[in-house]
Amino acid sequence: MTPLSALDDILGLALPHPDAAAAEAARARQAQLTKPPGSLGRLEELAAFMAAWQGTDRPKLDRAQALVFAGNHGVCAQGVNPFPQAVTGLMVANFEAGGAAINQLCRVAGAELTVIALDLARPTADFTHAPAMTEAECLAALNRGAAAVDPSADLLILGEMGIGNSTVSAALAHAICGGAPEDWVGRGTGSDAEGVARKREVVARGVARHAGLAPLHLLAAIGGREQAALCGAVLAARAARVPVMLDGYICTAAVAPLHGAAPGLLDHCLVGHLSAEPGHARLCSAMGKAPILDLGMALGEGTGAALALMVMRGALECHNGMATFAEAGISAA
Ligand SMILES: Cc1cc2ncn([C@H]3O[C@H](COP(=O)(O)O)[C@@H](O)[C@H]3O)c2cc1C
Ligand SMILES: O=C(O)c1cccnc1
Repeated sequence: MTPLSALDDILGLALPHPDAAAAEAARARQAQLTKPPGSLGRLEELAAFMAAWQGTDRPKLDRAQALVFAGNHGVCAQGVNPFPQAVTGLMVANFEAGGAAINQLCRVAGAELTVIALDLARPTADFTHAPAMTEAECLAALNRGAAAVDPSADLLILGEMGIGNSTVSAALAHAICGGAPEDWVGRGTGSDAEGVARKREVVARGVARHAGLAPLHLLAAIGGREQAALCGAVLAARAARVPVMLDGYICTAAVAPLHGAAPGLLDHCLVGHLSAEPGHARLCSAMGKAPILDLGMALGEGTGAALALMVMRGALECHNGMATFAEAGISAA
């Protein structure tokens, strides 16, 4: 994707649409496979989804790319995060050393992991006092996210790391979807009742400060660099017809500004799992997404998306490898 020079240019991007004929051909194949119709449930829909975006009735998953973006947030000054901000950089080192949950899950799921640390020494501004990023800063991170996408990947797995970003996510979700701060604020990495109350107050104050901005400008005013990079990656994947597996609450909230700007921008995105963070269910239903897994996880890093990749592998192995009734000599009559 050519680098963007203004956030509003996102609205004018000429982006590809799903191939309805390929999806229909994939569904027709599903109907002939040696199983009762519909018995593979969601797996059948996942195969048709991949067919639609890859433009073939035989979608493949030879190459899964996983990108984890990391950023630091000025709103941490409000005492909204149980862990210190330095943990963002320490976890990036842990990702690079192979010691985090996402490393194990990418290995077992067969995804190639790249971690991109975005200016960790320079946190965004505290969004309760000022816009978190200027438009130029937001675009720089967005363009970096876009440039990281391999256009030849068969599926893109997305994740994030950024101490304080459960507060950023709640504020983005609240600003874009409405409701009340308590609908969107949860415990994050383990805030107690007092911490959750403080997060609610911070979210209410921050969102009030930036009220009236259009969704893409809320990304700059409230979001951080990893949120902007995630938006860029989603757009670049769309331009290359690469389907996307989002992770949990933080990832879904990061791309909510794209949904707010034009809901169809996320048609090529699946949500890998339902986070235990309570705002995620509400956010997914507001965005018309049905998470694939529900394992009580609330880690981030792309861990739920990497697990959902294994489900997707199962879906495509069945779709491509099963015999049809005719091939197996079984009469459906
Ligand atoms: C050791 C550790 C590893 C993590 N991996 C992901 N997160 C997750 O927790 C953070 C958001 O929660 P909050 O808003 O409460 O800071 C994000 O970095 C997210 O990816 C982690 C958090 C910690 C502490
Ligand atoms: O669902 C998530 O992405 C999440 C929730 C809490 C903390 N970190 C990540």
